[in-house]
This record gives sequence, structure tokens and C-alpha cells, in this order.
Amino acid sequence: MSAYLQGKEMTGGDAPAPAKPVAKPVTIPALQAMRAAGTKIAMLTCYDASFASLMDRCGVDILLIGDSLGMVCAGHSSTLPVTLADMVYHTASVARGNKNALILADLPFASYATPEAALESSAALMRAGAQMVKIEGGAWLADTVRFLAERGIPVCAHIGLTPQFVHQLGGFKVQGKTDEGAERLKNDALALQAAGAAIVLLEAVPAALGKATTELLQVPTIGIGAGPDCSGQVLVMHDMLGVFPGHKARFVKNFMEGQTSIEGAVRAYVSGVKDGSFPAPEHCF
Ligand SMILES: Nc1nc(=O)c2c([nH]1)NC[C@@H]1CN(c3ccc(C(=O)N[C@@H](CCC(=O)O)C(=O)O)cc3)CN21
Ligand SMILES: CC(C)C(=O)C(=O)O
Ligand SMILES: [Mg+2]
Repeated sequence: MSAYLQGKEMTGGDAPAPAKPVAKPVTIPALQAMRAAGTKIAMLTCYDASFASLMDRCGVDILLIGDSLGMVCAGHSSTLPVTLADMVYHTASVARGNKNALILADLPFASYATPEAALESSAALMRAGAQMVKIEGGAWLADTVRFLAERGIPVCAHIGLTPQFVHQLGGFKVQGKTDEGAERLKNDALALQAAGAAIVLLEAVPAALGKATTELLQVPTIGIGAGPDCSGQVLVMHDMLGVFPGHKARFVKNFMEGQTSIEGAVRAYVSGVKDGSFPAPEHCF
């Protein structure tokens, strides 16, 4: 035995420290398993390498490079001015800071008008480090979802309040409030799942509809203003850190309150999602 090991044995005496759980990369099958096990999925938007490193360290499961960057980073009043080049730049930045979180990037406005355009735009994001792309729209996008999924591009389908449709919706308004609207949303979710969507994201819908849609689907759902019964939650990082100067939506909670660091706030968000305490009734429609 080497002197080094002998020395260790002589000073040792205590039981070996329990192995620190090694963080594993979050994969799409892992998200499906989390849904099956009832483990909530914690997602945050992220736009740069430093925050990616921090969020990854705090156990955020999915980092979303959201086209909300046009509003929170660039100061626009909607997400429409965001370009594919903007999304590629921020996706590559986040990917460089990340180790284990799954990287999801938004396809920006008008970059997925046809399946072929969606493939080309998605390929640019995947080359920059995205592992899944998100598109806004209902059953009309089923062919696009299938076209991407069949070619190795996992898709998150974003329904409910779809901010790229702000001009048709007449503002950032809660969706699925009527019986007809709720039925349409559920049918959209089923059609997108059948086309191969790996995740369905529900934005600004009544909590009861978030629950019903989640129960109807086999794939995980991620909610933002869609109640506590989705498989996971997402917030815009500037909202949960209380630094966005614009209008504060009902679903937003400032996790800096009661914390003394950004890392503390992100950890509070992750545990709030995981233990089901976020969203609370005051954050729901
Ligand atoms: N900072 C930020 N946070 C977001 O959540 C976000 C963005 N930006 N940009 C892109 C979209 C826009 N989103 C928004 C913006 C505002 C409301 C909002 O104020 N909703 C009203 C509902 C009003 C109604 O239905 O009449 C609310 O009271 O929450 C919702 C979603 C979500 N996304
Ligand atoms: C609000 C989330 C879901 C989003 O799409 C974004 O940040 O762009
Ligand atoms: Mg978006």
C-alpha cells in the first residue's frame, strides 16, 4: 500500500462522505419519465452564458431562449421584431454556459411559415446548441411538427396565449375562457401531440383548462399562467427576479423577495415548482 493511502487511513476513521449526487443531462426521455413519476419540471428563460451557468447549477431542468428577449433584453413592446440571427446568438451564448439543462429555443416570428422554412430555421438553432425548438400555434402546425420531429428535431408546441399573434388576439389576453375556446385548445393539444410534439406549453389559460389538457395528454405540459396541475412551469427570468419594468402579469412571482442573491431566488423558484407551492391561486386565472 502506498504511503499516501496509508496516510489517508491513519487520518481517516470516519465513514466516507456520501457521494454527492452527480447531475445528469436532462433529456427528452427524462422529461417523459418526470411526468410519469409526478416530478415537476422547472423551466426558466435564459439569454446569456452567465445566467445559464447559474441556472444549471441551481437545478433548472430546461433553459428556454425565449423570443421574449426582444422585450426584456432589447426593449421592444412585442416579440415580433426578433430575428433568427438574434435567436442563434443568444442560443449559442446559453449553450456555452450550460452543462446539464435541456436547451430549448423559440423559433421567432415568421421563421416557420412552411415546414421547409421551419426545418431551415430549426437547423440554425440546433447548430447553435438547441436540443428542442418551440413554435406557436394550434392544429394548423401539425404538419410542421411532424416534418421536424421526423427529421430529428424535437418540438415544443406553444398554445393558449401565443405572443406572436398579439395583433390578432388584440393584446396579451387570457385564452380558452369560453367553452368553445377551451374545446379548441384541447383539440389543438391532441393534434400537436399526435404529430409528434415532445412537450406542450400552455400560456395564460384558466387553471381548470391547464389541468384538463394535462390529463388529456401523454406528453409533459409546461404552464405559464396555466395553473398548478401542468407537468412543469416556466417564467421569464426578468419577471421572477423583479427587474422587468413593464406590466406584471398575474402569473408572475418575484422570487427575489426574501432572498439576498440571484442564486437564492432561482433556487427558491426551482423548489417552489418542485414542491407544488408555485403557482399559488393568486398566480392563476
Ligand atoms: N417580461 C415578459 N414576461 C412574459 O411572461 C412575456 C414577455 N415578457 N414577453 C412575451 C410574452 C408576453 N406575455 C404576456 C404579457 C402580458 C400578459 C398579461 O398582462 N396578461 C394579463 C391578462 C389580461 C387579460 O386577459 O385581459 C394579466 O393580468 O396577467 C400575459 C402574457 C408572456 N410573455
Ligand atoms: C413566455 C415564454 C413561454 C416564451 O415563449 C418566451 O419567453 O419567449
Ligand atoms: Mg416565446
